[in-house]
Amino acid sequence: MNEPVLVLDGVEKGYNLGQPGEVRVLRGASLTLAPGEVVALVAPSGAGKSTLLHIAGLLDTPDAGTVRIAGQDMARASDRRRTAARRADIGFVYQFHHLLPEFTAAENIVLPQLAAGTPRAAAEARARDLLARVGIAARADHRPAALSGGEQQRVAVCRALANTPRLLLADEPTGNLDPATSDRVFAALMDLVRGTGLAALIATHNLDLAARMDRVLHLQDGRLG
Ligand SMILES: Nc1ncnc2c1ncn2[C@@H]1O[C@H](COP(=O)(O)OP(=O)(O)OP(=O)(O)O)[C@@H](O)[C@H]1O
Repeated sequence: MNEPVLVLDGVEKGYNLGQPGEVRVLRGASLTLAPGEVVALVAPSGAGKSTLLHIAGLLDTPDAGTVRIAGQDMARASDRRRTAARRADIGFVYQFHHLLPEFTAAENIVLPQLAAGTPRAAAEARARDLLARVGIAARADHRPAALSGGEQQRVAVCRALANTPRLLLADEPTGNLDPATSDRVFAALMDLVRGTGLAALIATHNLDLAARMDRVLHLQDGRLG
């Protein structure tokens, strides 16, 4: 059964509705993401890309419309169910790595696995395997401050995949890197995504990177097309 990993249907979201300064950001945004599909989300600044990713990632709720993760309707589910689904099914990568500075690269990937109940030895083996797959096995025991920007971002990608999610959501994952580094980090991310068969929605301003994904969706006037 090839059930979609993520379905957004008619999603609406606004801020300060009915007040001065009302902004209607999403106005019926819809998308379907199949298992293994990697889709670029391209939008002008302020068009609502982060809003859309937060709703897809169950960090925020829509005013109207449906959000289905792996067949389950989550838009109006309890906070507890949404949190459980987010932990089990969704990995996030942001523009800035948000790694914990006092822990090493490997520990940053181990911690979310321990929180999910994985035994320490298995979590450490997985962390080292992920780091090797993105080409930075030798940096496993360094803290983030000792890593380059591209290395930090590769660790952040490994952390997002630590608990084997079905869906990866990335908000400008290479937006903070120079073009050559951005290219290398993107290639590592794609290798990892392709190797695990998970679905990904990756926001980017970089049209060359967007063209390397399976499909490009543009967010414009609150809709996707
Ligand atoms: N909490 C909020 N309250 C009021 N307005 C908000 C809030 N969050 C976002 N907005 C507005 O909603 C619109 C979309 O914001 P969002 O952060 O989703 O855009 P974006 O496409 O991710 O932008 P960028 O690429 O610049 O990060 C913007 O006009 C923003 O000012």
